[in-house]
Amino acid sequence: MSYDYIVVGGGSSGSLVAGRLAEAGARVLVLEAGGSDKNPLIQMPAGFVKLLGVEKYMWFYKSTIQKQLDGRAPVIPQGKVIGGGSSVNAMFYIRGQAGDYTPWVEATGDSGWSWPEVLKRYRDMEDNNRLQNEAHGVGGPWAVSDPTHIDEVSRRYVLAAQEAGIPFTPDFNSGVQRGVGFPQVNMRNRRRWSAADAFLKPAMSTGRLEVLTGCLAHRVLFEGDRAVGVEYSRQGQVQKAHASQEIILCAGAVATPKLLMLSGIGNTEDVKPFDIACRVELRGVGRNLQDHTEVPVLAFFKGKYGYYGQDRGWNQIRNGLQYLLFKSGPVASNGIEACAFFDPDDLGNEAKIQQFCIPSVYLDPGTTDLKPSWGVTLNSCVLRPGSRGSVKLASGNPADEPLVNPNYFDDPEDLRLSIGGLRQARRILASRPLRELIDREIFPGPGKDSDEDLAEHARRFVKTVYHPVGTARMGKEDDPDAVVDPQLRVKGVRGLRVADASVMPTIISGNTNSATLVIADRAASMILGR
Ligand SMILES: Cc1cc2nc3c(=O)[nH]c(=O)nc-3n(C[C@H](O)[C@H](O)[C@H](O)COP(=O)(O)OP(=O)(O)OC[C@H]3O[C@@H](n4cnc5c(N)ncnc54)[C@H](O)[C@@H]3O)c2cc1C
Repeated sequence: MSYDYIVVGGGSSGSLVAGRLAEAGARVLVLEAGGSDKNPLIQMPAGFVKLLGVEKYMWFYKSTIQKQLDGRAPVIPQGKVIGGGSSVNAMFYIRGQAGDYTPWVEATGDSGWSWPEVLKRYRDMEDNNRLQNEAHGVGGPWAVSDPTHIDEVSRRYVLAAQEAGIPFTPDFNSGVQRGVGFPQVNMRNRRRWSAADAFLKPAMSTGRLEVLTGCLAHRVLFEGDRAVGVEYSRQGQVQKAHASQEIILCAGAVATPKLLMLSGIGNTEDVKPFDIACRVELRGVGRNLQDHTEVPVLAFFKGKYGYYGQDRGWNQIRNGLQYLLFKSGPVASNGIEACAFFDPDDLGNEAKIQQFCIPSVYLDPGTTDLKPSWGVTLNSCVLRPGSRGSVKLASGNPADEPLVNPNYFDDPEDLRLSIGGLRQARRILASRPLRELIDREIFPGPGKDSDEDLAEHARRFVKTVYHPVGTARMGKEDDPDAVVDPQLRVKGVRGLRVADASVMPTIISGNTNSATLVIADRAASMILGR
């Protein structure tokens, strides 16, 4: 088949762009490095937790040594499968705050990124199972539902947070986030609803969409200044595919800048050491990396509350059967059913922290030798981090991972806010509904109360919330740091666009999947001239 468009990356954004273009009559090739999403653990809401350590489904981008973290080098896992992040994520449906989109308008001069405009897209895209009003819609492809199983610990967290001064909210997505509650999730009929389910699979019936898995894109091919194809490898063979209209990069905020640099688009000084001729000097490529970080407070329970041990032995059999027969029970949960948005300096303000309540003791593998038991983890995530990092090439070999430097806590305000989040987490744990269950705090630990103690704890445990963005950011034509123009076209060449999380000038306040889909949706409209 000959193609009008090649979409590189069949993840969240790639699924949407490819699906919409094919539905509109174009012939589209998707090149995805990962494999199929047929594993039942992807469909079952709780299943993704088991996949987070599995190389077949995840990229494990190791960061460079982080000087602010006393030399730690945390890993930033990302999805490597059809559906990308949306096939392995926690399914939180969050849009951010209305004000998050103002810097996007300022960066591009395009009012299409203003809150009222993106709100229309969110609403049109949505199929909400509870809300239908000026902010929410029904009948769209993107399924949104209330959590289908709520654990006793999550319920108590929501009560405890209210006792600690955070009001209940039934909806985090109206543009105002402040509050505690049970966020909606991307599920339909009590199973994951990924971007592939919503946008890619329905378009397969057009016969105009070809999805090739196991294809690692190496670089974009050019004729003169026009992008005409993609070189990729599949089963050890290097191959080429061509498209008559455009190449659209949707490989995510780590791989997209890598592909641009391997294609000779970026800083001369970044590509020259690897014998890559710089075709277009664009100093913003790989810069402006932003990621959400979280810092935990962990406590053990007196009794058997939460999810510890629910995935083993007899519990596993019972929970699995309950899900298979009735689509209920712990397997119907994404494992994080409650969260709070607040400003630790003033609970009356709009949020600067998103706090996740995990009804178990959860730390990245290898962080401690703590013996797991029944307990709770409250993770505080800084919503608008000031730290900026980078993605650079490690070599000219497309199979090598790039050097990812998220620069966590480079901005001291990120550390200060994290400490504020820790203190609020402790207030919530000390409120009656949770206090009744708690045996003892494990980390930061009793007596660790000073700012310096908490800073040390934060540097030791801070981890990614899996939300890298910003490494090929959009901006005005004359902005020397912008990689793509307001139409998301890569500057200095023709026929090449970026339509994934890389183009965000600034990260939104909360989980990034749905904002990425809004970007992809606008990109598809731009490509189709609508
Ligand atoms: C574990 C986890 C939990 C998360 N939880 C949430 C959540 O609860 N809610 C939320 O809103 N967001 C969440 N996110 C973030 C969200 O999923 C991402 O923001 C979103 O998926 C980004 O979309 P994208 O299209 O930019 O990239 P991706 O969805 O990552 O897609 C990129 C695709 O490109 C492929 N690719 C990469 N390199 C190449 C190459 N060279 N050749 C071919 N293909 C390539 C990848 O395999 C991948 O499939 C989470 C992410 C992770 C990883």
